[in-house]
Formats: sequence, structure tokens, C-alpha cells
Amino acid sequence: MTHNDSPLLQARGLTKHYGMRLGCADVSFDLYEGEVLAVVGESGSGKSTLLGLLSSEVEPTAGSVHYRMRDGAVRDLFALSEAERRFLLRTDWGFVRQDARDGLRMGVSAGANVGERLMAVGARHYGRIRESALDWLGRVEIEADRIDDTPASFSGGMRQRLQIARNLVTRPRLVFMDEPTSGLDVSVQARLLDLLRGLVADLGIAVVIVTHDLAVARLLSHRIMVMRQGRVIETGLTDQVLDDPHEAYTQLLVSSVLAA
Ligand SMILES: Nc1ncnc2c1ncn2[C@@H]1O[C@H](COP(=O)(O)OP(=O)(O)OP(=O)(O)O)[C@@H](O)[C@H]1O
Repeated sequence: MTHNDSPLLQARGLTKHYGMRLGCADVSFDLYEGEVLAVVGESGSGKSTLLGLLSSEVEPTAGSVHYRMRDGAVRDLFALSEAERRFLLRTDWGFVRQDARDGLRMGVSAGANVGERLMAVGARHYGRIRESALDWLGRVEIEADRIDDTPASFSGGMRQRLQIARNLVTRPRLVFMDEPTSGLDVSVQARLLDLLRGLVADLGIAVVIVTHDLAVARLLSHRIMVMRQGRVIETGLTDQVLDDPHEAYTQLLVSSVLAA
């Protein structure tokens, strides 16, 4: 078996209690390289908790996450040192936050927002860093003459595109996305989704995307996990689950979107 045949990430029995309250319970799945997994469910169903557990920002009550590093070694994420975890987050992973202000440095230029990530993986040559930053601004459709502006002067859609560039410039193997298009105008959302879909496919990145919007899941994901009250109630290929949902709750979710 080659590296690429084994999962990039394996979650087993992931459970999180916040005191008496359940965040999520007994979530298990494998994620392969280049695969896009959407986690859907209504507010409070445990999506953000699960994303926090997978990215090792949240400590589990029980369960494990194993991740295959670039050197092929499979590591238990919760056994990594803080320095190793940070290194993963800066290099092999990306995290696109719902609010771009949480994922960008608002006080530094667009170019520096992108360049900083390159420096975290060892780039030192100013000219080349700036060239890569320009290239990536172009890929996310930000005009070259905005490179020295701070994201504070950008529109919501531009900020989100800059956040995407900042996350993808190091060619991470895995990107977590938390509602990356919500809060944007519908037309801006559509363009951003298109862009995301193209970039993810071109780069062959694995993605775990949390969304309450089934249209986003349909457009971006190969597989879908439906969560309710902290548990995964249905999972499968996105088109199959959305076209022929087995669980009554999923049917409700799908039909309420259709009615909207
Ligand atoms: N830090 C926390 N402390 C206590 N309870 C929490 C905490 N974070 C989440 N919860 C609880 O865990 C459950 C799952 O919440 P979570 O935020 O994971 O759901 P979600 O599906 O992401 O919701 P939303 O779409 O509204 O963000 C909820 O009952 C929530 O109140």
C-alpha cells in the first residue's frame, strides 16, 4: 500500500462534553488526500466542535485523530507537542474562518498576509515572496495594485479571498473551512464558491468544510456527514445523500432548502 492509499486523517470515536452539555459524540470517519468532506447540520448540532477537535484546537473528552504527516508517519494529533501542532497549522494545514478578521492580520498589508505564511515555511527571499504573493492575489482575483493595502480597506468578499490565498499559498494538504461563504451577498458567495472549487480541485487539497448551507455542500464536497444533536446521523456521497436522503431528518433538511 502506498502512502496515498492510506487515509490522510482518521477520526475515531470523537466525543466532546462541555460539562453536562454534549458538543459531539462518537464521530468516526476517514479522510483521503484530495477529498472534500462537508459537515452539515443545523445550529448547535456540533459542527464547530467537530472542526475544533479535528484541528486539535479543542481537547476531546474521548476518541482520537490520527494524521499522516508529509514524511508518511502517522501521528496521534492529541499527542503532538504544542510546537508540532502549531507547525502543522502553519504549514501542512489551512483554516479558513467564517469571519475573515479571525483568519487575517488586519493591520498588515495584503502582500504580507500571504508572504507571512511563506516565511513560516522557510522562504526568505523578499523578491520571490512578493512574486508569490502577487501570483496568489491574482489567483483569488485581487488586483495587483492592492498588494500594499491592508485588509481593513477590503470588502467582505475580498477579505475572504485574501484569507483563502493566505491559507493556500503554502500548498497545505488539508484545509478546514468554517462557513467560509456565509455573511456574504449571494452573488459574491457564488463567485467565491466557484473560485474555491477550482483551487481545491487544481491543488488536490483535502478539505473538511462546515456549512449549514446544503447548496455549498453540493457544490464543493464529494462526501457529506449530516449531524444532529452532536451525532452523525447520515453519511455518504454528497449527491446520493442529497438526492436520496435516508434519514427523516436529512429529508427535512433537504426539503427545507428546496422550499427556501
Ligand atoms: N465552549 C463551549 N462551552 C459550552 N458549550 C458549548 C461550547 N461550544 C459549543 N457548546 C455546545 O455544544 C453544542 C454544539 O455546538 P457547536 O457550536 O459545535 O454547534 P454548531 O453546529 O457548530 O452550531 P452553529 O452552526 O450555530 O455554529 C451546543 O449545544 C453548544 O451550546
